Amino acid sequence: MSDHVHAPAQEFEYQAEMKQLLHLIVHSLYTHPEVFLRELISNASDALNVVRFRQLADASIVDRDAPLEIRITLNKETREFSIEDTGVGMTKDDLINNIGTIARSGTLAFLKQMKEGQKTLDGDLIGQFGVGFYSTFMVTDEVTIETRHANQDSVGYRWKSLGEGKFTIEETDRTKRGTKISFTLKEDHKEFSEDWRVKNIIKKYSNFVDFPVYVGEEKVNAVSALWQKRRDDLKEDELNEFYKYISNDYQAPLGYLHVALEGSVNFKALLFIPETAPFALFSEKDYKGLHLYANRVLIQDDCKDLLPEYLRFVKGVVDTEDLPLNVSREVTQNSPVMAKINKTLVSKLLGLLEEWANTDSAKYEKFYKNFSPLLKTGVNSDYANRDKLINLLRFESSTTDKGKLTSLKDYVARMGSEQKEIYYVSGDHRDLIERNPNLEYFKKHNIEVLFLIDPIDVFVVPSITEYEKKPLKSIEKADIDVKPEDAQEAGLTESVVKPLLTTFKELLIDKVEDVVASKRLVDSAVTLVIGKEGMDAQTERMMKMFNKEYSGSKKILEVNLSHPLIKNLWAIYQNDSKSPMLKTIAFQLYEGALLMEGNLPSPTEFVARMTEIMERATRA
Ligand SMILES: Nc1ncnc2c1ncn2[C@@H]1O[C@H](COP(=O)(O)OP(=O)(O)OP(=O)(O)O)[C@@H](O)[C@H]1O
Repeated sequence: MSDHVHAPAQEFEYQAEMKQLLHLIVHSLYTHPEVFLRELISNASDALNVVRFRQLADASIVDRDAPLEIRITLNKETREFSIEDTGVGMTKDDLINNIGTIARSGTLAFLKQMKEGQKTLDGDLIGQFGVGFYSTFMVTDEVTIETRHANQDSVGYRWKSLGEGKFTIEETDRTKRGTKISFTLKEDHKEFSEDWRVKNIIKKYSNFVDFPVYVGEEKVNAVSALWQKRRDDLKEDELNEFYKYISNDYQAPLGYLHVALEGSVNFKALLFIPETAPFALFSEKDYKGLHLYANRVLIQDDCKDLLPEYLRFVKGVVDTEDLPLNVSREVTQNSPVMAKINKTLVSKLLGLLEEWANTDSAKYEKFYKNFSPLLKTGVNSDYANRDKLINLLRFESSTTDKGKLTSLKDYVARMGSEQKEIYYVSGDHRDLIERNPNLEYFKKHNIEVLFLIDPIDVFVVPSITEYEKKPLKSIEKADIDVKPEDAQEAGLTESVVKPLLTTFKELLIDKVEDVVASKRLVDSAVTLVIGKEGMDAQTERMMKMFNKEYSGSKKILEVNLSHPLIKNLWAIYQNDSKSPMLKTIAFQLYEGALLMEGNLPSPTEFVARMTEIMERATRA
């Protein structure tokens, strides 16, 4: 082969986006250049995993018996650095398509934003944004990749790039399977040609790579399947480092769970709950599933069938003896083994959260703040665990301090003997809820009301019809169980003022379903409540967000008959039942109530009417 004459190197150009990305990486953003090493080792390890998997079924791959390993060679004098793996290698198409394009959409936009905000991007974030290989250009001006793919009919290639917009590819005589990446370090990064420095970085970032990593002749990493250890033998340091390795997180996890099950299904799992939510917690396509091993061989590095979506923030590995190694994704999806593992993991994870909630509320609140929006979606999707999930819910309430949370269980324990229902009210934030007139009665009578502040709450809580046999009710509904307000005694009675209420109803006929005397108001003159079938104010607002045409359902206007303003209006009515003032005030009260709940579409008429009323009031 060596006398084979190769065609001259072909030149290619990076995509426009890629050029900008490279520029950002090299010139501005990263503060920890050492992560390039982690990225290269991680790519080598991915390539080795692919080979290990293929070896099982395919006897014809190149160098079938070559040891699966990563070798790093350094030269302090010449500042040369190389890393070689016996992984799957790359074809010409791989070189063009995988190196030279941005893996994840949104990466460039994100990095630009960081730059505009004059922020430096901690190197630790690189993994999350998939610019892995290119981090090499932080420490060198020119990179060479020599590679040969594992397919028997493959040929060797050399890829070279100065990282400025172009790369070249040419055929080579390489016969070995795998990939070698080499470059000369820039003068100010020559530290990465020092043995001790490189070894330290590997121990820090890549200790858990599944294949031996050699620097010179010395194997540097631990290569242990941590999840196979007994729980008592697991050390915190190891667990933290392992978590960082599999998750690309830079912080230690908030907690972990080790599961070893023997019986009808055998598996071991090591799962972690992160300390903080990732950048893309809610964007469905970006999340990574668990790593699935069959008998210690990684068969999927992104297995989404092991946990339900509402637990997708959990990171970790599952290793089972009960799946065949050559299992396809379709088979895993429908396998009873997977279903059993899934069920066990969910139950253990919810158990762990329950334990935190009961014994370490600070930890649980930290978890809850970050991940509860996802967890809550489980209430309506995982019926088997619905009760457990409901017990994990937490809310602020009218009796908690701002920012402090309570469970439904504790709420029920505090309920007075006369109280038959659990009350809640929703709103964008606590201050707005505290001003809701519908709360007045409950405050006066010291009846606790849960505050639904997270936007997702209104999709979850109304679906919980009762808890410990106590119905859950929105205080904005017309049919709640309130006693007539004591203060009402001193006011007018409904039968007497009926004609005034009827007049209001006729005036507001297009806007409200009914006008009735209120049993719940203390200080405010009016409030809007929802009929039995209606949605509460927060849900309506969400509906409007999703559907611009949606105009909302009509509400019931409740009037406080002991309020001085209503008494004055009754006097005006008795004097002149056609007084134009009645109409002005009826509209003003109605729109004022809309304003209070954050649902007044336009303030123009409201303000015009207010000016008119003030003008009359100030007339000499
Ligand atoms: N040593 C290698 N052996 C085989 N293929 C490789 C190797 N290094 C890189 N590649 C190929 O190049 C691609 C791009 O690598 P890069 O590090 O830029 O991103 P990534 O690994 O896909 O994403 P991330 O860094 O987020 O894990 C890889 O997905 C892989 O297909």
